[in-house]
Amino acid sequence: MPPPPEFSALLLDIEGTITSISFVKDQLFPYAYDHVERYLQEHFEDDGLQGIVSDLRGLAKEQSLLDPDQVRIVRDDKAGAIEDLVHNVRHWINTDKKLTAMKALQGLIWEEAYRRGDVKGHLYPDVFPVLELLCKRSPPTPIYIYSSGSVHAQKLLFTHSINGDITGKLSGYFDTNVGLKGEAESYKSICRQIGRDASEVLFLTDVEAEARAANEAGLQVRLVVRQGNAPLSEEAKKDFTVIHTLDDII
Ligand SMILES: CSCCC(=O)C(=O)COP(=O)(O)O
Ligand SMILES: [Mg+2]
Repeated sequence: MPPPPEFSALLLDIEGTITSISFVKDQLFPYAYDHVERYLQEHFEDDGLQGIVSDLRGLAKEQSLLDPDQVRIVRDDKAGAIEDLVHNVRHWINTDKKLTAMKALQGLIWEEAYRRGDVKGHLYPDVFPVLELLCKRSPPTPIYIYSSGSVHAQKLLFTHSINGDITGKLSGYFDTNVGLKGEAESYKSICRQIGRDASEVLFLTDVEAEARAANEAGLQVRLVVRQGNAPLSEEAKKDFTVIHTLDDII
């Protein structure tokens, strides 16, 4: 195993990296799938939701060009709109689409689940101790999150995690409003916003395309392997250092 990297800031993916894919796929996504219709019926007139509904209408038009058999143009009447939105959102959940507006709606739905105690945010056992250690360094190493899940959903996961509220260990959050995770410019923008040279930032992810985009932007990268993750390609294993625990970065 190569020596631990030297970095002044840590950028973390969530699903497949510090949180199990199973938690997202087997708890969060099914919860959103099961509750999306009720949530829309109960909150349709809420200001916050109306903005997301407007974004989902635009998204449906774009996606219907790519996926005409599945994606519906959202009708104007409330009942018709809800029926079409539910159809689209459930299709996008089933196909694991990382669409910003859909992720925003998921975050609103998951908020109820967390607040009711129906779910607790999963973290692998090696994660919290390493976050604590990095925060105790002098100076502390700031820790940021970059996930396809909305910033709202990220904060919910870390506020209601199995280690309790760990948001005090985190310095900032980014979602796909900064850019898609497969694009190098997204990581350059994050480094600008956190005021760090890319070479000082270590990014951990389970996804090869994200690792390549971050590497292209000049960040240090480790590919994380966790039980249940998709297997890495031979190319990825050749091109990147692979770790199995956050203990390997300290
Ligand atoms: C913030 S918990 C929900 C995560 C989510 O919706 C998702 O798609 C995970 O993507 P990531 O970029 O964290 O692998
Ligand atoms: Mg991931």
